[in-house]
Amino acid sequence: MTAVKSLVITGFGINCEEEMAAAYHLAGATADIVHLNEILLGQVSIHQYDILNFPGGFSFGDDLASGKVVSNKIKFKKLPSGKVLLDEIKQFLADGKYILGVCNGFQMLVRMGLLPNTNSDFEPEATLSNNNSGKFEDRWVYCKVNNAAQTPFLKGITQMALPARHGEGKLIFMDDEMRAKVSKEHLNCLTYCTEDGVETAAYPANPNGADLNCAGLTNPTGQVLGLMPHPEAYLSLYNNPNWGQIKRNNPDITEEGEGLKIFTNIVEHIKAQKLATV
Ligand SMILES: NC(=O)CC[C@H](N)C(=O)O
Repeated sequence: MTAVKSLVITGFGINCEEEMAAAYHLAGATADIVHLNEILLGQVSIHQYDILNFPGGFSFGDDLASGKVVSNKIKFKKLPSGKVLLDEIKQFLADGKYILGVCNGFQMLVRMGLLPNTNSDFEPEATLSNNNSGKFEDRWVYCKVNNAAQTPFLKGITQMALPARHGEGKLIFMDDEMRAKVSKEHLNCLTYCTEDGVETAAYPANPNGADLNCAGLTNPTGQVLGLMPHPEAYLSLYNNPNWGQIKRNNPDITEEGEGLKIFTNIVEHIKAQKLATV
């Protein structure tokens, strides 16, 4: 009754679906990895699930722009019902459910208009472009949580080290007004920072030069979280190349990776919601 069910989308070059599913298993949820076509053909309904997940990867080889083709399929390809998947996703959110996108998945959510979605009209309000460095950045970064951000995914987290691996991570808001609105409403829920937790625009701590030093966004209701770094790739302390040093400095540290908390947070949150309604 209170089992939390997550749906992890794959296909077309998405390549982080197994890690994403492993994260949900460790967090105590079920995870079904489903090809996007199964959903577009009406064989699987997103409404059977509590959390919809868009993992990272290179969908359609980043052709046109990263995440662009998948987001267009979701916006424009007709399901057998005659609706488009974005209509179903709007219903999914109206039902109080949750969506997570990581890296290529974050890029899809931005291009679908799910993030930041300040006006709740699902019109794209930002885009992603090539990293300022002009190259693919593949290394660990630090990001800090905006304490004023309202999303259960980030509850109790202040800062995380996470792996980043992307070429198009530079988030750019539509205009100054949008940038100010996102900032004022604390939708820039994660920002790149130094190891000491100081937000920074400076390379390399900020790997891409994103507006507002943004590493992740949430929507105004907090139901949608998207981030460029990969929490599903930091499920165990031993994923961190500095684990030896970390353990020496803090011998009692948990052996969980800092990324796992995002998954346990949302699974526990949904479990509590389900218990409250039985
Ligand atoms: N790891 C990823 O999901 C990469 C996203 C995208 N292919 C990029 O390079 O920007």
